Amino acid sequence: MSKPLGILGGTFDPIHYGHLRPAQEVLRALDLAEVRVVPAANPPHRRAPLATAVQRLRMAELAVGEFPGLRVDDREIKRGGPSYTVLTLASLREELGDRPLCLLLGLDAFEGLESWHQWQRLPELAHIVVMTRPGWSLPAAEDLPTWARGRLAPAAGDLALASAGKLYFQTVTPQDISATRIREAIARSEPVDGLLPPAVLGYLRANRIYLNREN
Ligand SMILES: Nc1ncnc2c1ncn2[C@@H]1O[C@H](COP(=O)(O)OP(=O)(O)OP(=O)(O)O)[C@@H](O)[C@H]1O
Ligand SMILES: O=C(O)c1ccc[n+]([C@@H]2O[C@H](COP(=O)([O-])O)[C@@H](O)[C@H]2O)c1
Repeated sequence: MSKPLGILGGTFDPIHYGHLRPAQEVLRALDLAEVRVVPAANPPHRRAPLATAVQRLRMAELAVGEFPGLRVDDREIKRGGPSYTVLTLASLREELGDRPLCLLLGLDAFEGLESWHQWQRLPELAHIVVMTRPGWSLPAAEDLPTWARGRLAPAAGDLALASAGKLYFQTVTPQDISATRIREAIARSEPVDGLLPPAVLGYLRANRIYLNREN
């Protein structure tokens, strides 16, 4: 079987090192072929982003320049409509055949997974790889819902052996960064250096994004 493909979806309003560094660590730890960074057109379950889809896509493209192995995939923006992950995984699955596919999520996103559109189909289409995030604790196996406990993979190598269906928790170097914090800091003219790639920061400044806005 070929190496698994990773996918990291997000609003990316804006993309930051809390997305990029954990994704790169997972890429290496799980020996993925690459990680597709997929900006959402219209993210479900939250209010509309402040930056436009085109701006968030451009920022993602600028950001991955610093991260070999990460590549931007614009399928959700091209598709339009609500960016349901199940649709994105189904379209990737159609392209990939039985190649392993890993959906990367932070612990916060994993906690809300059972509210996602057709969430039961997600583990049928991909493995689910949960990345640690400061502020959220790793659940003990006995605290996981039954569907999740039954899918737990004890080792990263297990993910390369099947196309989908496993759940894996990957500890990553903590990045205490959120897009909310960046938007708020920019609106208050506070520094955000070191939280996101300089090319993204340059784009935000050039286009005056998040200035004097309700975050
Ligand atoms: N610092 C982080 N560490 C680990 N995972 C993260 C981190 N920030 C975001 N993620 C994960 O990246 C994905 C996309 O996140 P998102 O674009 O919503 O960023 P965010 O910083 O959480 O944004 P916001 O503050 O606007 O809610 C989600 O799966 C989320 O859990
Ligand atoms: O499919 C869904 O119903 C669904 C519900 C909530 C979030 N998601 C996806 O999860 C990813 C992270 O979401 P967010 O809101 O944390 O940026 C992003 O790709 C969203 O499209 C998907």
